Amino acid sequence: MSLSVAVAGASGYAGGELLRILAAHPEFDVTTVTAFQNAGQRLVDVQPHLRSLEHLTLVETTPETLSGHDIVFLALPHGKSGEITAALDPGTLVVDCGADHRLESEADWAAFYGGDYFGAWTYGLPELPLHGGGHQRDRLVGARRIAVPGCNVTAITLGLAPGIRAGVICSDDLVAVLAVGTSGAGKSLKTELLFSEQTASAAAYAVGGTHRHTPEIRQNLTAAGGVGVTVSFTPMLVPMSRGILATSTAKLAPGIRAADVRSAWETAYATEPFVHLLPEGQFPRTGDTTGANTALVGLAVDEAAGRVITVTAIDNLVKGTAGAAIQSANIALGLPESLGLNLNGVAP
Ligand SMILES: NC(=O)C1=CN([C@@H]2O[C@H](COP(=O)(O)OP(=O)(O)OC[C@H]3O[C@@H](n4cnc5c(N)ncnc54)[C@H](OP(=O)(O)O)[C@@H]3O)[C@@H](O)[C@H]2O)C=CC1
Ligand SMILES: CC(=O)N[C@@H](CCC(=O)OP(=O)(O)O)C(=O)O
Repeated sequence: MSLSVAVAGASGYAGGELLRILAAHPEFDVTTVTAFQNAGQRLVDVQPHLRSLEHLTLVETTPETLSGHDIVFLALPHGKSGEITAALDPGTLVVDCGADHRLESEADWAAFYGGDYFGAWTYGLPELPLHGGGHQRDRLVGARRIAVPGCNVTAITLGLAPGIRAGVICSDDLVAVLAVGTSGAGKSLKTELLFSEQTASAAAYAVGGTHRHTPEIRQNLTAAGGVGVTVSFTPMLVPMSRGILATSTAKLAPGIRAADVRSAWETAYATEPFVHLLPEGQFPRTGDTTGANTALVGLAVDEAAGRVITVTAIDNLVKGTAGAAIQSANIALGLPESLGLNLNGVAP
């Protein structure tokens, strides 16, 4: 089987990472790459690390250029995919890395994004443990429209969801602080992203419940069984190009002893190929996930504070975007879930 693939937003960071992984996927053949300002350029002139795709030229992002493929991956700015996908064949597998189809609540969309609301698609976080049993992967089988999670959301959700599903932590007082790399902001010219501004400095942003990922985290943790989910989430830009390190904490549920906590995460992730609970006393480094589709989770109980602490590391461009997109596409198409995806990262 060789399925034809189009990647929209191929000149950006997420599009580039999709292409790096897709180029080595045994069942997928990238035939179309699209861009906006860079349309007309050779792909390899804009993404010089993608030598194996030097035969491709970037074309405009339109329903016409994206039609006629088995699979379309979209890596466009928020608000740009809704209109385009409405025009694509319902039988085509469309995987959107943007936020346009993530939120089930139109009110949340209006409050945190604004503009036209195009409705929620099947959510592309296969390992999300669901209330009542099973994982989100069960819902992805056969899907033809998939919304890939936000990268910060993936890190926080994977850290907290097992404890919420098992009832060992409370869902009403969740706190997460994240160190995030600059590539999460896209390939854009912003003063705070200049090397001289951020290379020896760290700064919080979207402080005070304003980050647009807040309702998406709430949505996931509610699906895991949380009731009255409240999450305070603060991202911090740090001098690294890739990676997210999320420290997410929750109150121990009443009557739960420290010794009862760990088994919730062990059970949820026991057979996962990409999400790993680290041994007691070990905590992840972002560098150990670079280039890999893995999430590494460390867990501790602070008995004095009555809180559970999880530390989750991902590569924002792999498990946080492109890897999750391709993993979800594999599941939707009935292919082996890990096909074409890296378990190993690069080091140092
Ligand atoms: N970076 C990350 O870590 C993550 C990104 N995502 C999501 O992936 C999507 C892409 O992000 P990212 O790659 O970082 O962003 P980039 O800014 O790096 O890339 C944006 C892409 O979209 C194209 N584009 C820009 N403006 C328009 C427009 N008006 N209409 C159509 N295409 C346009 C650009 O083309 P051109 O270069 O030709 O202008 C480019 O190909 C976003 O929705 C983002 O939220 C999701 C999770 C993590
Ligand atoms: C450093 C930085 O700005 N990071 C971005 C990451 C967002 C992301 O990539 O996810 P989306 O797909 O929802 O945009 C942020 O925190 O907003």
